[in-house]
Amino acid sequence: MTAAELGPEDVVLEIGAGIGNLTERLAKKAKKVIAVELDPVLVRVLHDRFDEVENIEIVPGDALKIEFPEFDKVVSNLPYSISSEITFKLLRYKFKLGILMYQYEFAARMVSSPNCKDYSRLTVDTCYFADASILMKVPKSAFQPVPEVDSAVVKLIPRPSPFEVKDQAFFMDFVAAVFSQRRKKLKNAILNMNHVLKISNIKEIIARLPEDMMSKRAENLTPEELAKVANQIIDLKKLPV
Ligand SMILES: C[S@@+](CC[C@H](N)C(=O)[O-])C[C@H]1O[C@@H](n2cnc3c(N)ncnc32)[C@H](O)[C@@H]1O
Repeated sequence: MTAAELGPEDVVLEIGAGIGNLTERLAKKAKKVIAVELDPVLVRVLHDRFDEVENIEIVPGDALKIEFPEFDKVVSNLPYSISSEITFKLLRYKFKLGILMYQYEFAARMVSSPNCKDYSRLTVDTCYFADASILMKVPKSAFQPVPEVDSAVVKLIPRPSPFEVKDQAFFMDFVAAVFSQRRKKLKNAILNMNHVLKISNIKEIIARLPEDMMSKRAENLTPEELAKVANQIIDLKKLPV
């Protein structure tokens, strides 16, 4: 929690407040804590515990479905089943810092590098939206009862993309498509996934893309190189064939 460097101006969002142990510690440092919790039984526990505490707002509901009020920082021991969806939902909001606990394998994929086994669609999408780093690995033995998986605390700092992306929706679809065929050369991955990408003159476009990129696999290309290919496809789609 110290990594969040909370001060009296901070409005903190907590996803999945549970019985409120973290919530209570956050509220001692921050201006306000917005505690979101899905389970109605736990929501009742939170109300019993915090209704007299002025700077805790309890928001019952599914964090994937509700609109979040404005917040500066997000600090959460996330429900792991929604890690991906909730992270990319959060990254659509404007905030300064996230300190988030994930399953270790998920965190490792967020911060990986090209040519590594964990380098994936998640790495590229994360890199597009934020700087991410693992602050510490938390072994399963740190929890009671002992869960099946290790965890990791990740620091997320949202920022503008460090590389140009001409069409965000297409870039995201492109990255998903080529990583679904990560062992294939890029040109084959694009061809195989064109039922998703729906590029009408795909063969002509591939013929015009640089061969050195097309003969590599998605897992060997940096996020910037992948963005460059996606941008070139967007440009070539506009040209008469
Ligand atoms: C890993 S526990 C964290 C509990 C508590 N924050 C702690 O640190 O001990 C995750 C919490 O998220 C809640 N949760 C699960 N799915 C949720 C969702 N979609 N929206 C909001 N809360 C959710 C669960 O009910 C549970 O209380």
